[in-house]
Amino acid sequence: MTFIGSTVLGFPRIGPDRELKRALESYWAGRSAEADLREVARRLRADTWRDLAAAGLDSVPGNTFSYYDQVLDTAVTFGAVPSRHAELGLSPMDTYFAMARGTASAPPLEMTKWFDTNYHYLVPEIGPETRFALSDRTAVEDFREARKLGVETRPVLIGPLTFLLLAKPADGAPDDFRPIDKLPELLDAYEELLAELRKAGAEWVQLDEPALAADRAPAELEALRNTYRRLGDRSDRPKMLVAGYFGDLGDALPILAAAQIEAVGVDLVAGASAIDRLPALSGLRDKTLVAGLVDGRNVWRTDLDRALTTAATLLGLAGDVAVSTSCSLLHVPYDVDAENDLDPQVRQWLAFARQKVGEVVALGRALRVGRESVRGELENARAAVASRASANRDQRVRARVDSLRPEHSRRGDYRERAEAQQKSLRLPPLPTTTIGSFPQTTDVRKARAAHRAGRIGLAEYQRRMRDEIERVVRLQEKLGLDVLVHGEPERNDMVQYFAEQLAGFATTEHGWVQSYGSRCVRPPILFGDVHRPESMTVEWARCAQRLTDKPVKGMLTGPVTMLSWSFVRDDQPEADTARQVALAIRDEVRDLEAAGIRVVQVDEPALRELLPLRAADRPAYLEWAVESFRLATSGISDGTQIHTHLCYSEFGDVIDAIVALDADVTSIEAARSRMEVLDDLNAVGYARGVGPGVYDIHSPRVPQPDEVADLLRAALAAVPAERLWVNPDCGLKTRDYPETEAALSNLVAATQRLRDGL
Ligand SMILES: Nc1nc2c(c(=O)[nH]1)N[C@@H](CNc1ccc(C(=O)N[C@@H](CCC(=O)N[C@@H](CCC(=O)N[C@@H](CCC(=O)O)C(=O)O)C(=O)O)C(=O)O)cc1)CN2
Ligand code: MET
Ligand SMILES: [Zn+2]
Repeated sequence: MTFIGSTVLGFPRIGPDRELKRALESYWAGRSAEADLREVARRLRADTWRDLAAAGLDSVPGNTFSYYDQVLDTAVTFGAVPSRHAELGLSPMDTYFAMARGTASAPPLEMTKWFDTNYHYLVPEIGPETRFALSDRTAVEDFREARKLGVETRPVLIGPLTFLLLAKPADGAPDDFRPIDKLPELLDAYEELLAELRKAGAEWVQLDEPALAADRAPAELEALRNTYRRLGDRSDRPKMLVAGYFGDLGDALPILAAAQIEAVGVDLVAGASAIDRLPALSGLRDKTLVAGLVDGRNVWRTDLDRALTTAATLLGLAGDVAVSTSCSLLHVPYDVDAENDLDPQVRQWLAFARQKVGEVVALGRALRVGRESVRGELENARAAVASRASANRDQRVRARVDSLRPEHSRRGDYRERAEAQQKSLRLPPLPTTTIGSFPQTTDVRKARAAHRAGRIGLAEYQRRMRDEIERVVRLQEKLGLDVLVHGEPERNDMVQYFAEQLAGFATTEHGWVQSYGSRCVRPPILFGDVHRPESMTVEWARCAQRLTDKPVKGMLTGPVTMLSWSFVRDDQPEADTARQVALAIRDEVRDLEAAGIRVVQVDEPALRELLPLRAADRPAYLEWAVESFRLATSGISDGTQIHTHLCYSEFGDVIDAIVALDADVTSIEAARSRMEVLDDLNAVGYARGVGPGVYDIHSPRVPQPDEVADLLRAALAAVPAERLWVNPDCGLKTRDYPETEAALSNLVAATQRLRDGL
C-alpha cells in the first residue's frame, strides 16, 4: 500500500510583517545588537515550524531560514569564505555580512539571479586553494531547535552539484579551473554534515538541485550520478530527498530515479512534461515521489480536481507519494488573509504561502482518506477556478491586439533617427546621464506612507514630490549631467507603480517577497486584460522638463519586466499578455512625446531573467520579448530617442535580442565585467548608442575619477565617442545622497577629461 503524505519544499523567511528586514537593517545601522537580531530570527523560525506543523503537513522542512541568502549560507557552512573577508578578523556574523554586502576594503560576493526568478543569490568564489570543511553547524542547530519545540524537521540544504554549478572561479584561478573540479572534496564535507544531522536525530534531509532543470553537459550528469552514489553509499546519513525544480529535469530525471536516495522531488507545474516519462522509471518503485503539484511560484489557487487527477496517475509509480509544492514557497507572499483592500473576486482566486500549505494538506488527505474528507475545500477551489475562467475579458483590448500589424512594431531607419535626434538634442560627445531613480530618502517614503494612511492629502503629497523633483533637477544641473531625469520619487517600485495605474492588475498591501537580503518587493498580480485608463507619468515628466532647458528623459518599465516581476495569469500565453502590456506602454510613450519629452527610456532589466532555462525554449521567448518591446516603443517620430536599460545579468545569451530591440541607446551593467559586454555587442554588429555602466551602484563605494576614466578608455577602444554614453550601472534609489553626489561628480569629471582628449 502506497503511503501518501504532504509537505512543502520551503517557506518564506522575511517574516509576515518583514520583521527580518527591520531587524537586519537596524543591526547593520548599529542600532541593535547581534543578540537582538538572533532573537528576531529565532522567533521567526519558531513561528514557521509551529504553523507548518499545525497546518497538518506530514513533513516540515527545516533550515529554511537565512539571514541573507541560502547560497551564501552553504558557502559558509562548507568553509568557502574568500580570504579578503576571512582576513577582516570580524565575528562570524559580521564576516557573513561582509561577504554579502562588502566593507570599505573588501568588495562583496557578486549577486545574481536565482535561475529565472526575481530572487538574487550571492555567487560563491571557489578556487584551487579553497579548502572545503564543515565549518558552520547552523543546519544541525536548526534541527535541534525545532525538535526542542516538538517539531521534527527535514533540514533543507542546497545540493552539492547545484552549489558548485552556481559558483564562479575565484580571481586568480587558472583559466581551465572549474568549481565543479572540487566536487570530491566538497562531498567529504557534505558527508560529515549528513552524519552529524543523522546523529542529531534527523530522519530525512532535502537536497535541492534546481540546476538540473537547465541544460546539463554529459560530464555534469556524470557528476550527478557520482555525487548521489557516493552520498547514497553512506550508512550514517539521514534518508535523502533530492528535489529538482523550476522545470523538467530532462536527462537528470532517470539518473535521480535510479540513484541510491530515498525520495525524488519533481516540479509537475513548471515541468509538467515529465509526467509522461515517470511510468518508465522503475527506480521510483522503491522510493518516495514528492510530487510538486501546487505552484510555488505563482499565486493562483490550485485546481484541486485537476491536481488530484494527476496525483491519481502517480500512485502506482512509486513506493510512496507525497504531495508538495513545485518549489520552495520563498517566491510567494505569506498570507492572502492579511490583505484588506483586494477586490473580493480577485482575492477568491488567490493562494499565498499559507493557503498553499492548506492546499497541499487537502490534496494529501483526499488521496489518503478520500475526496469526501475535503469536500468543502474541493468545492471552494472549483468555484474559484470557474470564476477566474469566466472573468477578465475586455473586448476592446482584444480587438486592439487582434488588429496589430508588423508595421506597428517598426521604427524608421536608424541613421535618419540618429540625425533627427542629434538635431533636436544637440548632445556633446560622451553624453552623461543616470538610469532614472535618485535616492529614495526617508522623507519621500514617509510622505508616501502618510499619504497612504490618509495623514496627508493628495495635493500635499504631490507638492512634496514636486519639491523633490526640483531638488533632483537642480542637483543634476549643478553636477553638469547632459540628459536629466526626474528621479522617480513618486514610485514605490518600478513595476508596482505602473501596475497600480493599469487596469487588469491588482496590487497588495502586505504581499512582500524577498528579492535579496533585506530588500523586498510586492509583485503585482496581473489577473485580467490590461489597458491604460489614463496617462501615468506625463505630469511628473512635464514638471521636471519645465524646470530645465536640458532634455529630461521620460522613464517607463517595459513589458517583459512588467510580466517578469508580477504574478501573471496562466490562462493564456505570456506572449498575448505581453502584447496587451506593450500597448499600454506605447500609449504612454506617445503621450510623453506629445508633452515635449524628447528622450524616453523603457527599462527591461528582466529581459535576461525570463530567458527559459533550456536552450530549446529560448527562441520562442525571445521573439515575443523583442516584439513586445518594439511594439511599446514604435509609433513615435524619428526625433524621439528611445533608451533601454538592462542590468543584473550576464548578457551573452541575449545579445542578438538586445540588438533586435532597436533602441537608440542601450545602457547596460558592465562595470564589474570590465566592459566585456561591448565586445559582445560589437561581435553582433550593434552600432547604436551604448552606455556601459561605469560604476557599480550596488556598493556604497564612491568610484574615483581615475577609475571611471580607465573604464571609459577601455570602452572607447570598443565604441566610438559619438555612440558612447556615460552612466552608472543602474538606478540610485538604494543609495544615499552624499555618496551619490560624489560618485556622479567624479563621473562627470572623468568624462570631461576624456572629452578634452578627443
Ligand atoms: N520589483 C522589482 N524587482 C527588482 C528590482 C526593482 O527595483 N523592483 N530591482 C532589482 C533588485 N531588487 C530590488 C528589490 C527591492 C528593492 C527595494 O528597495 N525595496 C524596498 C521596498 C520598495 C517599496 O515598495 N517601497 C514602498 C514601501 C516602503 C515601505 O516599506 N514603507 C513603510 C513605511 C514607510 C517608511 O517609514 O519607510 C511601510 O510600508 O511599512 C514605498 O516606497 O512606498 C525595500 O525592501 O525596502 C531594491 C532592489 C531586481 N528586481
Ligand atoms: N529606472 C530604474 C531605476 O533607475 C531602472 C532600475 S533597473 C532595476 O531605478
Ligand atoms: Zn537596473
